[in-house]
This record gives sequence, structure tokens and C-alpha cells, in this order.
Amino acid sequence: MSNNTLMVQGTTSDAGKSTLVAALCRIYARQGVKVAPFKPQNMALNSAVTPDGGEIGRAQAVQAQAANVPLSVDFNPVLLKPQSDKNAQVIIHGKVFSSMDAQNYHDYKKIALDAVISSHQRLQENYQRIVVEGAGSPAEINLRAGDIANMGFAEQVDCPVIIIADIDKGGVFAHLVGTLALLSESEQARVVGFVINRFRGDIKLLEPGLEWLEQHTGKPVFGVLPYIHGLHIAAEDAVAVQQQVTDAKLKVIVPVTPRMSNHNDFDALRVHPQIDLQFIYASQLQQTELPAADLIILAGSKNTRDDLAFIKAQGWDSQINRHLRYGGKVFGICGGYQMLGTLINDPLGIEGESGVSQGLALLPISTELARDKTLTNQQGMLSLNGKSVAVSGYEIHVGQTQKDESLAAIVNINGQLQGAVSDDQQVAGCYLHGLFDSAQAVELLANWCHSELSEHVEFSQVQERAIDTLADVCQQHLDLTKLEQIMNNWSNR
Ligand SMILES: NC(=O)CC[C@H](N)C(=O)O
Repeated sequence: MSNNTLMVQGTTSDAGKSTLVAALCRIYARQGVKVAPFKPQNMALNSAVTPDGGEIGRAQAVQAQAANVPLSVDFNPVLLKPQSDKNAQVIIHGKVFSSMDAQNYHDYKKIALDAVISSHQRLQENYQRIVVEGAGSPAEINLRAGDIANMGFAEQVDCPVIIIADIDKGGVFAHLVGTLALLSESEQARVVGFVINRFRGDIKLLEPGLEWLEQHTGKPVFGVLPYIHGLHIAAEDAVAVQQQVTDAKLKVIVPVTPRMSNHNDFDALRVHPQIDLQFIYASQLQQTELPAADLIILAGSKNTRDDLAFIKAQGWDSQINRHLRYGGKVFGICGGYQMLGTLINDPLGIEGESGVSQGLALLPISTELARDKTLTNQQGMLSLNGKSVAVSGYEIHVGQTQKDESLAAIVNINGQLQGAVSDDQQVAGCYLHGLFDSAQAVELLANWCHSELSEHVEFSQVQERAIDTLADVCQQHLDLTKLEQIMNNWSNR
């Protein structure tokens, strides 16, 4: 029996599981409870690096911040990083285990389950409470056999489950009742109640529905969370909607590629009131033109060569060249940095078919993908435009990049130089993710693009405020006393 584990499952993806888990972590932390977030299995290309050099889903890093505890690979023992439509890299306890297709993955579920259970056990020994996030929906009956992400996990550790549903999408009662109906009897019994998320409008109109739901299912609704506008909590996987900036001093575009990774690198730029950052999606019907901008950023990628081919197929390579002819700047992060070079060689076929790709040839660097993955948190200095500022960030890559001796580096980590800027100062890049989380780095980037930002925005503070707001809203709208009673009754069963 696990008397200190509570699980949040959703009726759909993006129902609000990650944010509810983050809010509960913050609420328990405020009460002085030592709490850990946990997601048995995550599928995401947004990851974070733990102090011991492991890799976990980004959402668990945000939840750990909410819980005020250092990152651990036990918070997300299984991470699947899709690198093509059919294939994903499997990370177990923070390290690459293998690369496999969906069929193989099912064969190897036992290993994943052992990893999940051992991590959960360690957390139980070290934390007073564990708040678990499910994945997608527990009603995916085709995935139920051998499941470790939703009810399979809850049944294994015998924990209570809350189900959250997004009312903004419509059909909330059907989602909740339907999800419940598709669960087995013992699974239904562990659903202790519901949370309705993203409600806007008059609660009076919703109340009869809530009463019906409680009567029909015999389960309480713990509360209805309002739609919160402009909340900047790192989205787990979906690239958040475009923002509107009226007083933009810096216009940035990010071409979106199919295997773009760590798009949370852009969160700090997106929340800045003087930066207009747009993600540019390729249209299926016609070629998408990259709009005019001061800066184009090429993001990280889980499959650098395929994403590079995608960029070329859109004709974006020649549009990037045109942008440079007009005096624009280009910055590459990790996979995006690799693309700026002359060659990317994958002799072992680590990311797909083995072979060599011609890069965009905007920097005299070349990259070879190796078997070992670099996973580190780093602190150093970022230099651009003749100025240097302190930055911190993290590296997640298998590529090893060689550069011309004469080319200036832009990052100095304890005397180790990395990254590069072109002689004409128009093109730069480096391996560090997260470097724009520092306000100084954002301001330096803007200076490099000949613009001045007068507002100083420290992203970590924005994120902290967002977590606090979320926790406040949940404290106000959820019946946490009832939840606590249910948790106690559960452990005394
Ligand atoms: N994080 C990244 O962008 C990784 C780039 C590339 N796929 C590598 O592993 O080297």
C-alpha cells in the first residue's frame, strides 16, 4: 500500500495534469511537507538535466521547482524521445537505454515497469508525499495491457487518482463519465474525485451539471479551476500559442521543425514584453515564407539531419540567406547550431539512417554524432558584441563539433571555449540550452541585433510567480480539506 502517493490523470492530453501537479507540489511545500513530483513515463522532446547528469522531462523540472526540491532522475524514470514517426529514444533513469520502435517498446515494458517501481520506492523512502502525473488519458484501452503510465501504475502501487478535465474544449461531462466507464471496477474504485479545469463564465450555470456528475458517479468534484490568462508555466510538449506584442523592440522568428527540441529555450523571450517571437510553421499546402525579423533562431533538434532536410525542403535555407543579406542575425542552439555548420556526419546512424548532410554553411564548423550523450548543467560567460555576461544553461547532445581555430567562441565555461560567431558578426550559435533564461543574456542578444530593451525580465522570477499564482488559485478553488480526508481514509483502509 502506498499511503503517501496521489496521482493526477487527465481525460485528454493537455487537460492540465502537469499544472495541477505543480500546484499541489507548491501547496504541500508551503505546508512544510517534503513532496516529490513523479511521472512514470513521459514522451517529450523537452528535457532537463539533473545534477548527476541524467535526463528527465521538463515538466518534472518545473514541478520540482514548485516542490522546492533538487532534480532527480527518479522523478521521471522513463522518458521517450521520439526521433522519427516510428522510433523513439528510450531514457531509463536518466540515461539512454536504447532506441526502439513502438512494437519493441511493448516487449520491453517489464524493464520500464521495474524502473518505475524502483524509482517510486526510493521516493517513498525519502519524501512525505509523492504527486504523480499520468500521461494522456487512462481510457486508451488499446494501451491498457502492460500500462505503466496511468492506471497500470496506480494499480501497481495502489494509490488514489484524481481525474482532471478541460471544460474549455467542451464535452467535459462526457469526457469524465466516459473515461470512468472505460476503466475496470478496481480502477474506478481508486478514482477519488474530479477537477474541472479552465472554466470561464458563470459558475451558477455549471452547478447543476456538477451535482448531476457527483450523483451519477458517486464521486466528488474537488473544484472548478478558472481559466487563467497569460500564465507562464513551461508547457510540457505543445508549443504555446503565439503572443501579441504591441511595443516590440526585437522581432524574432523560430522556424518550427518536426523534431524541434527544448522549445522552452524560447519561453524567456516569449514573456518579454518588448520581444515579438513567432514560431513559424510550414504549411502543408504551399511554401511558407519566413517573415521579416531582426533575428532567426534555429532551435535544438532530436534529429538534426532530418530537420535540416526539412528546412531545405521548405526553401527556408535560401530565405535565411536573404535575411542575412538584409543585415539580419541568425542564432543556433544545439541542433540549430550544428545546422549552421558545413557538415553533419552521423556515421553510426544514431539519429536515423547513417550518412552525411551538408549544413547551411553559415559557420565554418562541422559536427559528428557520437554514441555518448553529453548531459551537463553549465555556468559560464556569454560574449557577443564585445560584451560578456554570466549565463547558466544545460547541454543535451551527442554531436561533437569542430571549429576553425580562427573562429571566435561565444561561451566560456571555466576556460573551456565553445560556440562560435562568424567574422562578420551575423551568425552565432552554441550548445547551451536555457541560456536566455538570464535577463542579461536576453539583453545582450538584443544588443547584438542592434536593439535596446528597456525592460528587465528575469525569467526565473516570472516562473516562480506563475507557480505561486497557480497554487493560490488551486488553494482558493479546490476543496483540499476533502482531498486530505480522502487521502487519510485511503491509507487507513
Ligand atoms: N539538444 C539538441 O539540439 C541535440 C542536437 C543533436 N540531436 C545531438 O544530439 O547532438
